[in-house]
Amino acid sequence: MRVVLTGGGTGGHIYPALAVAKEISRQQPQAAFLYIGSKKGLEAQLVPRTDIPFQSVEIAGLKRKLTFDNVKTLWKFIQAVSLSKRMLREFRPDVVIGTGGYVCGPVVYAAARLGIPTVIHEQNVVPGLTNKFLARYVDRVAVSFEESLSFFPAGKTVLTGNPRATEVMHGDPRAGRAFLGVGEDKRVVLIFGGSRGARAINEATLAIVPRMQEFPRTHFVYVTGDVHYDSISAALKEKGEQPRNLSVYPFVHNMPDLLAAAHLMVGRAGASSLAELTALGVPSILVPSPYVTNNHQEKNARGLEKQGASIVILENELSGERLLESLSAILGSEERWAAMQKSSRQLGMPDAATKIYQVLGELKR
Ligand SMILES: CC(=O)N[C@H]1[C@@H](OP(=O)(O)OP(=O)(O)OC[C@H]2O[C@@H](n3ccc(=O)[nH]c3=O)[C@H](O)[C@@H]2O)O[C@H](CO)[C@@H](O)[C@@H]1O
Repeated sequence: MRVVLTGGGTGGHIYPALAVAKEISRQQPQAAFLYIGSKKGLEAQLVPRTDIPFQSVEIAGLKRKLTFDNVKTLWKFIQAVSLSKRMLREFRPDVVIGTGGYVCGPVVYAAARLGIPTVIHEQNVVPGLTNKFLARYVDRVAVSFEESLSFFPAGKTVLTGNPRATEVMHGDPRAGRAFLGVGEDKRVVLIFGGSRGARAINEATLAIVPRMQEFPRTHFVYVTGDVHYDSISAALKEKGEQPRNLSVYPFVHNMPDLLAAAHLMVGRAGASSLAELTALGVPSILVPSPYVTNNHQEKNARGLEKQGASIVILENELSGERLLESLSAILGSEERWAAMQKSSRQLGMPDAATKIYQVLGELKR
């Protein structure tokens, strides 16, 4: 099978595409891939770390308001469609899979015009602009939540879950612990603000650093996000000696292993992160980003909270104190943690990638 993957901007769109590629490779070791992304997106850094070739098209996001910028965006879109067509004719894929983000638009649209079978995957409950636009041209829409089915044409939409859920099931907790240098006697608390880091979570975490030694059985893994790393490192230096039970990283590339080793996660409520947590049954403290379309992260987070899998703290209520309180509530009670773990796992859809693979099998050229 020859497969073109496209999707980008943030990790929440890129990792699901890579997870589908992993599943296809597991089922068909001879499969060939090409990833088409944008040079400006995180995909330009993440995809070259895999063995999937990467090509780029230039594209910009549509503004929701009518502006002159949108005329330029439209022009870029037309150019990107024509470049995508050239790339697709050359690669001759059997299927094109889009996982959201602006760059998907021209690539999937071009594929549909060329008569190449197309599938898009939506990670969030409320679909993004690009997937809404593409829905009418594609052969299949795979969604992560039942509530999303109503946003897409009934005949071609399937509930699959998020393929990252399947990928993290292959994570190796021992490899995760070995990477951190942490033994089985310590509980790992993983703190990260989505794929780009989040200032509010970083500030609250910084505030609790001096109190971390109050949790001697716990190891804190603090992933700041690439752009925040230097300022956080400087702030930590200013605080003096760093607690022994804390490791700090700008970004981690082995999240499946770390999540498999995690006792608790503190972070944003991006859809891919939540699919990962629930597949593994990891309890969480979620601070949904208020800066996303339709406040969709709060909707994602409330779903987990309702089932008892998470504690939700809104960003405007977040402080070091509040974070510490929630951490103590979970880390201080085995029963509470076990109940959250069970609820989290009940929400998981660990066979998502396999379901998407089945969808690919139904497509005819
Ligand atoms: C600000 C913004 O627009 N956020 C959106 C974006 O988030 P974002 O990309 O932050 O969201 P997600 O939490 O969904 O995904 C992050 C992904 O990056 C991985 N990861 C993260 C940090 C790290 O150091 N290493 C690493 O591998 C996580 O394991 C996960 O697979 O896409 C999501 C899925 O469409 C949306 O739900 C989010 O609302």
